[in-house]
Amino acid sequence: MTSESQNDFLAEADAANELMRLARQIRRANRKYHAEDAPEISDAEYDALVRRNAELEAQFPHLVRADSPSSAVGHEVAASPLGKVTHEVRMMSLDNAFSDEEVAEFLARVRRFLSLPAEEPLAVTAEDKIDGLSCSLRYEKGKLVRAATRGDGQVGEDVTPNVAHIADIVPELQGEGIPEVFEVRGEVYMEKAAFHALNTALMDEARSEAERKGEVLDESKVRQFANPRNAAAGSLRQKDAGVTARRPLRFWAHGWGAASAVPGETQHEVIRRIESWGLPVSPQFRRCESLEELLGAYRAIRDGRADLPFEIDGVVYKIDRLDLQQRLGFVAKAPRWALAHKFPAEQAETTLEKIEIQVGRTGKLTPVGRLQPVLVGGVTVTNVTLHNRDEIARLGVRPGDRVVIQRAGDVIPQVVENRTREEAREAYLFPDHCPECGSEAVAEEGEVDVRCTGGLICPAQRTERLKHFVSRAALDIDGLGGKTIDEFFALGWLESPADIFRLKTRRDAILALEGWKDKSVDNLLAAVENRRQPDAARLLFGLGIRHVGAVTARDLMKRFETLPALRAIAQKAQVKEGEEAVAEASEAYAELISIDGVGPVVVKALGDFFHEEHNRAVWDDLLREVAPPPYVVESVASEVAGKTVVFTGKLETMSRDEAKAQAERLGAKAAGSVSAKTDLIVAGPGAGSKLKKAEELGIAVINEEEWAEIVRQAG
Ligand SMILES: NC(=O)c1ccc[n+]([C@@H]2O[C@H](COP(=O)([O-])OP(=O)(O)OC[C@H]3O[C@@H](n4cnc5c(N)ncnc54)[C@H](O)[C@@H]3O)[C@@H](O)[C@H]2O)c1
Ligand SMILES: [Zn+2]
Repeated sequence: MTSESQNDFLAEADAANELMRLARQIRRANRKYHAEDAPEISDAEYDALVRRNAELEAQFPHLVRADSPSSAVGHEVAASPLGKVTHEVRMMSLDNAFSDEEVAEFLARVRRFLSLPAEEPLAVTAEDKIDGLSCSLRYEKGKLVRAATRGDGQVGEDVTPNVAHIADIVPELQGEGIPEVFEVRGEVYMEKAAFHALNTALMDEARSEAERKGEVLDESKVRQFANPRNAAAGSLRQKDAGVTARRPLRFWAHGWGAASAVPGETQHEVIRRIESWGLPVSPQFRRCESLEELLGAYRAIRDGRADLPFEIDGVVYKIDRLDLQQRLGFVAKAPRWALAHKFPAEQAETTLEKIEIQVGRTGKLTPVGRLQPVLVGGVTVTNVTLHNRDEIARLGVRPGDRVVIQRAGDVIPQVVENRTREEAREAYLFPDHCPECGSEAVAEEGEVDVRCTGGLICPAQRTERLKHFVSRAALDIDGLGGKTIDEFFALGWLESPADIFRLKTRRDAILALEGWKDKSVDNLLAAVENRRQPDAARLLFGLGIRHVGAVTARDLMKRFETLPALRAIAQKAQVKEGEEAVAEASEAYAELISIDGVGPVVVKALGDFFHEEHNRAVWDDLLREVAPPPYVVESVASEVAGKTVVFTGKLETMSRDEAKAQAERLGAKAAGSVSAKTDLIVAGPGAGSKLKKAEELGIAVINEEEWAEIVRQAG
């Protein structure tokens, strides 16, 4: 290969890789956004991914993937509990433009396509692009017979009972020239005030529910909507239309689908006709004769945006004459005759007052920027997310800096620029210790997130760790559930795992708590006593050492038999900063690595764990309370040994991972999908297509309780 073609080859390989990554990322974002109404990334980030994908596809047309995101609309509705509706006429997306030049280019493209000379008029409609979800309303003989969401454009969800509760959607059209069949298409949306009220109500509900149960509310776990669009979608796409009825949704029409006759020759005429039948349309809908007029309409709509009671994110242009629309047709997933001219993200400059570090339940350190409050597009912003250590370094932000922040239809804004980056001041030092517990905080190689290594002693992580410790896959202590742990923790009774074994000294105090009786306390204490000689591998797994999962824990114990033996070797093998070569040459290191399934990452994680004084203290304390017998490899005699099990639906007492670990422990194989090879299905509430398939194939189905029984019997 010549060096040039080699470069091309590399460029191509990189591009193919990137396209693959983009396809995955975009698909995930679509699912989160369209199917789950809970986006994980901002619209601006999403749009950037889509643009990058389009760029690469244009540069390497032969690398365009069969599953290219550029030809997909929305997201398929496979997992929806609602009925499916196949659209007679596909529901589309819209092409985007972000600048005046791109709008001019759009008109030029249309003219070229139609061979329309410059002097010939080309009328275009303009209206606000409202941030809701599209909905198709099928009227037959003027009566509403079916309402459907867009879904993937071909198949949407049936929301007929739901839209009955939207006052803007009339059950019967009134007026002149109503065709036999006519599908009105438009947007279901929620006004800003209603959106905020809904989020507040969801939080209040969760709070009173928690109070009723005597729990402490973890606000970060309450499901709220990120923006009005997601709120509208989440409210409409409800199995129980009664929920939709309680959410104030609105609708306006902006197009149509299948029609036995189209009442007009232009977009403008038909939209006005739909309006005359009793359905709302955008108050700003208008027709423009030139590019200048079009851009004028854009600016007027943009400047009036903050005063509107609902969110809009751009202006939609459509070629007015329907015969021209017909000739222009469609590309991939959008009509050639329409364009969404998006507003730039809303930005403002302010001072970053300080950077605070929050420690999550998994120990992740997340930096949050506290701002001098500033108005961005009508909303006061006081916090920005700074994501992680790398992002802070990339932006070069330090407390006191002037920063430009941006909101793009999302609740949490971001920093897009640092205006005082060049000023001579020291760079911000990301903490190397956890602000909650003082333990060392480190980022693993190849990872951006910095985590607290405090584990069992870190208050931010402690209750989660304790819950893990008693969970079924670990020590499996019956009667010590998540709520009890939270409660005992709040009372200061459970600081570390060893405290669980000292609960017997608190018998009277537990009995004095609401909901406890002699028998339940006795049961709990008996369950704890029952674990005085726990399985060493489960104990090791229960400690929650990073990268030491249930399987690794067993592999380690198989080799070393006792926990002190494991600790001794792990400490000997410890890789010290800058001494990798020495450590890796050591016998202890070689011995660990020689175990199937144990690699450098595990060796390092073990070394790091024992390096921390507080972990050693927790460990010693625990081993004073419990005495795991030397580990022996048990021969599995469970009734599911050698079988393939599939878990489906919601599991109530354990996580999916835990269930899989149990299956594995019993010598069974946990599979993700049902096939003729499946021996057993464990189905919880909400099990759908997998359960159906299992029934068709005549595979045995049991519930979670029955599964738990099998696990119990296997010991
Ligand atoms: N944050 C995320 O993770 C994420 C993920 C997926 C999509 N998104 C957002 O969704 C957008 C893509 O979604 P999309 O495919 O629905 O495209 P789109 O929202 O950009 O445009 C198409 C939709 O606009 C709506 N619309 C509103 N007013 C209209 C009008 N007057 N005329 C015609 N249509 C009108 C219609 O419902 C139509 O389906 C992205 O640009 C991004 O902003 C975000
Ligand atoms: Zn910590």
